[in-house]
Amino acid sequence: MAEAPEDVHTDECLSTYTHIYSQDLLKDQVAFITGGGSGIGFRITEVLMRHGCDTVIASRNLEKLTEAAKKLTSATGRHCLPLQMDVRQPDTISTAVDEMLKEFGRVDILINNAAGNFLCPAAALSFNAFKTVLEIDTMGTFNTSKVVYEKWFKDHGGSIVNISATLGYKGQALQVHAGSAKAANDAMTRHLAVEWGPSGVRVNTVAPGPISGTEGYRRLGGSHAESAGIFRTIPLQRAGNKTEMAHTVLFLASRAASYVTGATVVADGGAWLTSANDVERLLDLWSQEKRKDK
Ligand SMILES: CC/C=C\C/C=C\C/C=C\C/C=C\C/C=C\C/C=C\C=C\C(=O)SCCNC(=O)CCNC(=O)[C@H](O)C(C)(C)COP(=O)(O)OP(=O)(O)OC[C@H]1O[C@@H](n2cnc3c(N)ncnc32)[C@H](O)[C@@H]1OP(=O)(O)O
Ligand SMILES: NC(=O)C1=CN([C@@H]2O[C@H](COP(=O)(O)OP(=O)(O)OC[C@H]3O[C@@H](n4cnc5c(N)ncnc54)[C@H](OP(=O)(O)O)[C@@H]3O)[C@@H](O)[C@H]2O)C=CC1
Repeated sequence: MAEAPEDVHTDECLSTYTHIYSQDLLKDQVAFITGGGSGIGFRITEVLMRHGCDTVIASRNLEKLTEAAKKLTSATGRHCLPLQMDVRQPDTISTAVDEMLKEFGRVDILINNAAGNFLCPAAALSFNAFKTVLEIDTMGTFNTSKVVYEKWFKDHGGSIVNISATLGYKGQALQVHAGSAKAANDAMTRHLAVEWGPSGVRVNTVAPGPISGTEGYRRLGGSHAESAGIFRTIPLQRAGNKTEMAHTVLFLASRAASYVTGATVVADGGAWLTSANDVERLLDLWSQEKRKDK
């Protein structure tokens, strides 16, 4: 089995961290990470800061962000600014980006990580539920990219990394909303790479498979999948961890990927190549969980 780097299954900073890139890779740069207060976004923020970067973490829950920013600043010695923002509301994004530029005077990297998801069969999904996920995942990515582009990247260049998912690559039960939203984001990555390349903006995507120790993993039945042995069908035979995602994002965000744009880097242990996608079993598990909730 391929070896995984150290990780912890909470939103605490890593107790020890071994650099696998130069510690100065992002020296004196500034990164804006949506959903940076928890899960994969938290670890991306930590790893970027450990490579010399100051950060802004932005999402709806300011209390959670403030707590996260304290931990990140204390663990890395770099500055992390928490800002409240809803990716569905462009005016809140605009205010947050203005605050960031006032505080740091620049932005070099945008990570579009915020998303919403849950398991639900298409037939049980309300029209509003489908719309909500598209508004957060797809429109939220566009809204944030456009505001940052207009306010800074258009004149100074920059690097955008979107967080997608491989769950839609073969089609997956209970995931029509998220699979559709993330597929649109993969396409958006290519379109924006073409339009904004002449301004010195690179746009890329990391597409994770199941990543343990996050709210998304819990909501999507990650521990059920573990105990049911579903991850044995993944070529690397395990779920990924948050540090592995952060290292993939760091590569794309940094000058190490200076000639890479419009790319989607799949970081899923090969999961989508072999996904068994046992529809009846997933529907059955979903119904059992629903009965438990009642
Ligand atoms: C149980 C186990 C069964 C099977 C599993 C077995 C095996 C699985 C195998 C492998 C999977 C293993 C691991 C996972 C692998 C990959 C994961 C891939 C992608 C992961 C993506 C993410 O993780 S995204 C991040 C997850 N985090 C969050 O979602 C946090 C943020 N979320 C939210 O804010 C909310 O949940 C929200 C998205 C609903 C938005 O909130 P809000 O704006 O307040 O919206 P609401 O007003 O609450 O709702 C809007 C409409 O949506 C309907 N809704 C809400 N929740 C559900 C639900 N759970 N099911 C169905 N519908 C829902 C709600 O009713 C509203 O619609 P109306 O019509 O009623 O208005
Ligand atoms: N975990 C996994 O197995 C996988 C995850 N992914 C992707 O990785 C990314 C991170 O997911 P993960 O860490 O698991 O989940 P989390 O739930 O921990 O992260 C989601 C983040 O998005 C923020 N967010 C949600 N809605 C909004 C909004 N409207 N405006 C601003 N911020 C918002 C949340 O903060 P707040 O509540 O404060 O707004 C939260 O910090 C997502 O893009 C997800 O789709 C992809 C494949 C697999």
